[in-house]
Amino acid sequence: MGVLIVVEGLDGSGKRTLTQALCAALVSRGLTVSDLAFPRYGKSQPADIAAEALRGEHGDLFESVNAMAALWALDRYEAKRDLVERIRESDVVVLDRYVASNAAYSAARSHQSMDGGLVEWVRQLEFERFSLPIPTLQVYLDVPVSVAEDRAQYRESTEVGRDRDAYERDSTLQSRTAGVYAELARSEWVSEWSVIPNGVDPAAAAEQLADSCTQRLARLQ
Ligand SMILES: Nc1ncnc2c1ncn2[C@@H]1O[C@H](COP(=O)(O)OP(=O)(O)OP(=O)(O)O)[C@@H](O)[C@H]1O
Ligand SMILES: Cc1cn([C@H]2C[C@H](O)[C@@H](COP(=O)(O)O)O2)c(=O)[nH]c1=O
Repeated sequence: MGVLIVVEGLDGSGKRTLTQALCAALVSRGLTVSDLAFPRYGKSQPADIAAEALRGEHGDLFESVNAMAALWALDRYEAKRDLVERIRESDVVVLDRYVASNAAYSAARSHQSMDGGLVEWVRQLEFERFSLPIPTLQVYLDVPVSVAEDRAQYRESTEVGRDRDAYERDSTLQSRTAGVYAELARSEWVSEWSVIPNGVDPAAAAEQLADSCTQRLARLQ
């Protein structure tokens, strides 16, 4: 039975980079590691429909915060069996985005703080109704909105198929999302959180997190 580590943050904050560095650091410690990114584009109809809605398809689907959030949640519900199996079979499972993404973006889209109702709706839907696994640790990359936006823009110009979507182009949404993420981390929403401040080298952050995983695994035995 392994530990479940989730990497969270704004679009372009460096989640994929940290996830990859963390997996490499864990493997170099001799641990078995499995990683997965949400949304599971190309593998999940709900995820693909939500992504299409972000690009203007499917009528007024995009307008409904709850409908979009339900689609992202259904992607995870479909992945539940696979996820549970990965946790059973690996020492560490690392996720690039998970339920907190839905909580942060949905609340921010509705101009709510974490107490406004949507965060709790997401928690009940995903952790109670769907019984998705609770993360051992949620890692928040606390990167300023302008830095994350610059990175997302750079990636758009250098990677094919990485055009920014409606959320990524909306600076004020990104800013409000950062605010909700900060609240979630401060209140240790659902489980323990660790905040990585801006400027920390991803490789150094990954080494620290890998040490923490090793200690947690030792405590589980
Ligand atoms: N700590 C860092 N310092 C400088 N550049 C970085 C850092 N982390 C990531 N980057 C660069 O920023 C860009 C976005 O990084 P990455 O793809 O890891 O972000 P992401 O959070 O996974 O993005 P998205 O959610 O939009 O998929 C990439 O070009 C990456 O090389
Ligand atoms: C998983 C998930 C994502 N979102 C948001 C976050 C992004 O702005 C978009 C698409 O995700 P990507 O990582 O940029 O591909 O959707 C969300 O609101 N809820 C979620 O559960």
